[in-house]
Amino acid sequence: MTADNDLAREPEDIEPTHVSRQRLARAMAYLDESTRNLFEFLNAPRHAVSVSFPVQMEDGSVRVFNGYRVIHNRSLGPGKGGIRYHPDVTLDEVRFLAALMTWKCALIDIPFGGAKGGVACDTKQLTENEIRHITRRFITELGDAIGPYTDIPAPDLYTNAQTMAWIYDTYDTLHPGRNNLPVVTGKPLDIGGSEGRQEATGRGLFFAAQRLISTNLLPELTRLEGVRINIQGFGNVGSVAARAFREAGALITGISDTQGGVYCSDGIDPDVACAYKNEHGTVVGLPGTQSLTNSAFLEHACDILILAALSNEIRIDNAGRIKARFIIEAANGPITPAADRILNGRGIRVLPDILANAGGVLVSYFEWVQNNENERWELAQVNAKLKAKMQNAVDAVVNRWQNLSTQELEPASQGDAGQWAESTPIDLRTAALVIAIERLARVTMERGVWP
Ligand SMILES: NC(=O)C1=CN([C@@H]2O[C@H](COP(=O)(O)OP(=O)(O)OC[C@H]3O[C@@H](n4cnc5c(N)ncnc54)[C@H](OP(=O)(O)O)[C@@H]3O)[C@@H](O)[C@H]2O)C=CC1
Ligand SMILES: O=C(O)CCC(=O)C(=O)O
Repeated sequence: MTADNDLAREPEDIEPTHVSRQRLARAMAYLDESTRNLFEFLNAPRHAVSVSFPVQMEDGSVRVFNGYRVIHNRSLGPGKGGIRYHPDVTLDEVRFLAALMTWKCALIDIPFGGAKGGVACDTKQLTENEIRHITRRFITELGDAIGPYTDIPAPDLYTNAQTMAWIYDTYDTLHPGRNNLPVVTGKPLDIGGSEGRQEATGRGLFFAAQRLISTNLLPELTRLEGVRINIQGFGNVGSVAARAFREAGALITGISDTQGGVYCSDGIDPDVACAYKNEHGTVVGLPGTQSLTNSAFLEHACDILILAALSNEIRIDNAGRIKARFIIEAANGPITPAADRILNGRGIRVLPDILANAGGVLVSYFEWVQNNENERWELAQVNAKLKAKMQNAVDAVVNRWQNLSTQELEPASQGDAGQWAESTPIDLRTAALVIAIERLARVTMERGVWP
């Protein structure tokens, strides 16, 4: 077993499929043998589609784009998960993100499996027309890989309600004569979108953090009033979370985007910051703040650090310098497994992605139900359900974490996962995964394995 001090000197394997496997294996050490026998099935993606398609650009040139859609598992129901547009999108990354969706939906207990999609492109270098053409062509190429009862996309990084409207329109044009609204969620309100979906991820993580703090699991953090919060990523999720925490009395001391971070010990007004970002395209330069590089921003002292940007932001090389007391993973996979160990060893608790950001897919499920039932729910109703579900999920994870902390481990069958688990105190991520895997394994067996 490697000592934590030695970890920072080792090259870190952050290949997405290895990370998925490692996390699953760690949780398996806490599960019984019949569940462990399903390891390969639970790890492997069920279905992956890769497409390449040409698009005519505004200047008359033709560019080829690569896109992907992966269903990781659909034992609990149709595949569900966002579509992201980012230059670094790869099939392996999409597979990793699809698996996270499986665990997220199982944990929050909604009847969906896990899926994810993406197109490798830089929306900042594209016009709105070009993004629309890419979206329509991508959805056309996917054909019946998506559908209202098979696989249902939603927004993610650099996609939004407008993108979802184009997805719906393209799919509906190709499949006329039926109610296609449930084929995609996160749509504009006028086209079957749900009240509260746009804010759901940021609001959901606020409800989760509030509940966790009330359990006294974070001894030095017992209330939100006056707590200093830094937020990496000031997009949809980051800006909504900033408003929610500020309304609860916390100080938003730092925010960041791709251009860098800004800090103010007296607190930043999220509304002022949003207006500034809309005008200038970045938070950098916000009056009354001090500018920081992106790496210095992550390492700046605060009580709560919210990671609302990309994967692999806290790694083996910077985990030892993080000064936050509590970290919330709004993004998917922002902390690598080796960084997890270092943070765990330093007593810094992490609210894991599959719990922290589950509010988004939860309200997507509400939207899907409304579309199927031809209903429209009030915002207050959506938010009450969101709050209750997030609180229940936090309670379940904390209870399981407490029980597992005293559980004797069975000998592990997968690599060094058991060894790893024995030498590292159980974390909230593993407790959340254990609940999700148990649920999925139970349903898989109840459905019956084919001969
Ligand atoms: N939207 C949703 O419902 C859900 C989103 N998530 C996850 O939350 C995260 C954020 O999503 P969302 O808010 O929707 O995305 P957005 O596209 O709305 O915003 C992304 C934000 O992250 C910033 N960013 C990107 N790269 C970096 C970087 N290297 N350093 C600092 N900031 C950076 C962007 O900066 P800039 O503005 O300069 O481009 C932008 O402010 C993603 O990881 C996503 O997977 C998870 C669950 C649901
Ligand atoms: O709303 C959804 O269906 C999925 C959102 C998503 O992609 C995620 O939770 O990472």
